[in-house]
Amino acid sequence: MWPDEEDLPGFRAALQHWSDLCSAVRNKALTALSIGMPGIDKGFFDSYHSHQDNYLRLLHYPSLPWPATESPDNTRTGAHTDFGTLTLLFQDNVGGLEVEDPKRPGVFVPAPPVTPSTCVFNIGDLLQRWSNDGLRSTTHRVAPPRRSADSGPLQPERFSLPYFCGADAEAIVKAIPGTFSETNPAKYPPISVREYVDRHVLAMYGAEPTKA
Ligand SMILES: O=C(O)CCC(=O)C(=O)O
Ligand SMILES: [Fe+2]
Repeated sequence: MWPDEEDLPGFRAALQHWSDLCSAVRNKALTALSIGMPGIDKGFFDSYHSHQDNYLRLLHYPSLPWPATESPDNTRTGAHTDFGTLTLLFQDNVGGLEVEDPKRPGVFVPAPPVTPSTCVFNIGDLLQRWSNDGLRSTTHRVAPPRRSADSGPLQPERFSLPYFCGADAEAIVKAIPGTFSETNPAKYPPISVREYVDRHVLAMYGAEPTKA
């Protein structure tokens, strides 16, 4: 469903173009990941991503008063992992994105914008399962930006564009050969993408825990 062309001239064409560019990057990333992982051929991930099941989210965090107190609960987006294969995340220059240090649970470090055309490449839950935890689905959140002496009474608005790349719903995700052994067994049972996504969405609405 698109807004009328006369209400937002060029919007649909620009987004379509953007989404095509992201899809091309996603295809290259899947090939690069296949080449980099042990025991699979170059087309491995392509065969689980034939449907282009991706979606682009246009996020706007409005300008609000600064939180009255410093607290980790003051997030603009709470800590979470992305549940697809990978996410390409584009952010403006306001800052606030933070990733959890995998070696220090609960410690978040800033992932500041580098240049306007830089993209943050986030591993998602499915890739973590395929790689048997070799690649970690990054826990991340959006905190209020750093406040300085010349900040006004409001925190600046933030825009970001995450492009979420999912896998084919009927695909079965299990640890790929070469990521497990007798001494390092597969950590997760095989699961279909549909079931994993359904469970995750239910968990988001409070039905049951996220990770199987
Ligand atoms: O706004 C951001 O930079 C992060 C958004 C995000 O993590 C998400 O939508 O999953
Ligand atoms: Fe996210």
